[in-house]
Amino acid sequence: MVQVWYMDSDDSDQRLEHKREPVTYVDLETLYKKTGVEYFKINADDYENDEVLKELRRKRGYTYEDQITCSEQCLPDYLNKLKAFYTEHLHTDEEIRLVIDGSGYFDVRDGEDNWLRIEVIKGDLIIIPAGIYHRFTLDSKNYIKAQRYFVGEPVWAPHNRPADNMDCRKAYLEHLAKLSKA
Ligand SMILES: CSCCC(=O)/C(O)=C/O
Ligand SMILES: [Fe+2]
Repeated sequence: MVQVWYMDSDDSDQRLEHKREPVTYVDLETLYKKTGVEYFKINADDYENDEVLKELRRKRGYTYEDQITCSEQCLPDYLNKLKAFYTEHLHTDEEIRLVIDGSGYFDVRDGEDNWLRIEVIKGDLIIIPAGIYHRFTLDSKNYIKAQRYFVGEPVWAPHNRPADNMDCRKAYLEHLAKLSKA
C-alpha cells in the first residue's frame, strides 16, 4: 500500500524516510486535494492486461511508453541523473510513472510549500501534474524500474525552481485553488 507523509526539514541522506515528528500520514484523497497528484494500483506482473491501466491509456490518450531503470548498473550517467531528479523542478506535462519493480520516493510540494513524500513500490502508478514542484530519489535499496507514459512526443526536460512565470505553473496553481475548494 502506498504511503504518504509530511517530511522533516533535515537535509541528511535523501534516501532515508525523513518522516516529520510526530509522524503525519496523508491519505490519497487528501493528497489529491492538496497537490492534484493521482494514484492508481496496477498489477505490475501483467500490466499490459491490467484493466485500470487500459482504461487510463484510453481515456488520457497515452501514445508513448518506455521503461527506465534507476540503478548504478543500468542508468547511464547515474550520479548526475540522480542529482537532477532530486533537484526541485517542474515539467510542462504530467509525469506518469508505473513502478514495475523496486521502490523510491517522489516528493511533491503542497499549496503551503510543505514537502509530502510519496513512497512508491511495485504496482503503484502515480500521475504528477504539470506545473507542480517535485523531485525524486531512490531509497536505501537503490533500485527502481518504472514504465513511463506520455501523450505525443515525450518531453522529459525539468525546469528547476524558480519557474513561477511558466504558463504550466500558473495553470497548475489555478487547478489547485479549485481542488482545495471542492
Ligand atoms: C522513477 S522515474 C525517475 C524520475 C524521473 O523520471 C523524474 O522526472 C523525476 O522527477
Ligand atoms: Fe520530474
